Amino acid sequence: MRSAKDFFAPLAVGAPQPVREVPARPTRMIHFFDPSNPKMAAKVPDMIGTVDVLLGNLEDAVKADNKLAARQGLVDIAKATDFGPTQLWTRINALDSPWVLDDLTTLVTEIGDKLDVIMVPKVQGAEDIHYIDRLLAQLEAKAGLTRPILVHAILETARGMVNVEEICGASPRMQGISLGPADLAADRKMKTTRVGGGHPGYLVRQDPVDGDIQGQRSTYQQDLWHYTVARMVDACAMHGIYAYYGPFGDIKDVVACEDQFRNAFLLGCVGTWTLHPAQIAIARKVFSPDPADVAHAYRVKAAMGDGTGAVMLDGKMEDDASLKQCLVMVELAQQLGAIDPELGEQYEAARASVADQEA
Ligand SMILES: CC(=O)SCCNC(=O)CCNC(=O)[C@H](O)C(C)(C)COP(=O)(O)OP(=O)(O)OC[C@H]1O[C@@H](n2cnc3c(N)ncnc32)[C@H](O)[C@@H]1OP(=O)(O)O
Ligand SMILES: O=CC(=O)O
Ligand SMILES: [Mg+2]
Repeated sequence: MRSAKDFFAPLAVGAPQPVREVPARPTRMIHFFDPSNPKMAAKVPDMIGTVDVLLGNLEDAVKADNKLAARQGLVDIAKATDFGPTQLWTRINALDSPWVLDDLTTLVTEIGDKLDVIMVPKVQGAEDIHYIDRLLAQLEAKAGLTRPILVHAILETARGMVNVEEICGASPRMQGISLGPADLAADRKMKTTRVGGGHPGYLVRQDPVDGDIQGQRSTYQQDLWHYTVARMVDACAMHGIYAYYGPFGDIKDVVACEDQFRNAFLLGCVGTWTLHPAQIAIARKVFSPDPADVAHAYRVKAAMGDGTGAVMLDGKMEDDASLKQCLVMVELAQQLGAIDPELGEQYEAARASVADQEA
């Protein structure tokens, strides 16, 4: 572990100054595409402005024979495209794979000025982030970059899970963490074969009525990912970085997808992965606060005056702590309103309606 005074020092001569705070840019949906797939790649220009993040995926889901084509495809797309308000991320191959070194050297030196964040799969501990951190600093210096590339880890091994706090705090480059439920399930030897989402077998059952064990008893399906997401959110919040749900593989089940995304949003995640165009609108809906909730947050803010003490609003107690909850909502609405004109109008209407009532 570096000492506190060295933590923000560049790790290579000529590398850019590390950031002290992760930029608060909306990242509701990290949209995956395979740069070696011509149909998907052709859609990238039209997706700019419709998603917060476009991620050129080089790892799992890209066939081994296409790894080099995917890397080169991403370079070509990045060079030819103005991404405007949309961030460009990539997911590199795993650190023990034969491709990762060339992924990093090629991408940083060729398109490092376009890349906002590098997603690193199967991170096991702080040592993986330290390796990436130093290598990126060397490559940034070589490429003459003036802005550091940030790092995002996927939480998808049991060891990574146990080390999640140290991973989050391993470098000022750490932007956030995503849940990787497929690899994590395999690594933990969980007995689900689904990519994220629930399982009908994971449930609690109502007590027997009149001792009749075989009688009619309601069951309630539980969230397999609750513990993992909650722990990830705490680790991220502790280190001032962002938490994300990952993939939801049942593309056709848009209803359960929305539920899984909302659970993550309510627990503190700021976004999710979208694997298919059908999931983009769901992520936008779920990870943008409801204007009614934003209006309520503005009402509490107005009612709380200087922010201290307790008041009654609609029969409910509000105080310093509930005001802080409301400020989370207001701040998010302001950030999203600034990049999404339609939402901006709805949130402004929410704010104005409260201001009118107060006047
Ligand atoms: C566990 C993990 O690691 S998850 C992360 C890794 N996985 C991924 O990145 C998967 C990304 N997504 C995909 O590969 C694809 O969406 C699949 C394989 C799931 C489904 O693909 P398809 O069978 O082509 O789906 P479908 O026929 O519904 O596609 C409709 C259109 O959307 C396009 N499309 C599908 N996925 C995407 C995408 N992620 N981005 C842009 N366009 C897409 C298709 O090319 C197709 O285009 P067309 O109308 O011009 O023919
Ligand atoms: O990479 C994602 C996962 O779920 O595995
Ligand atoms: Mg994975």
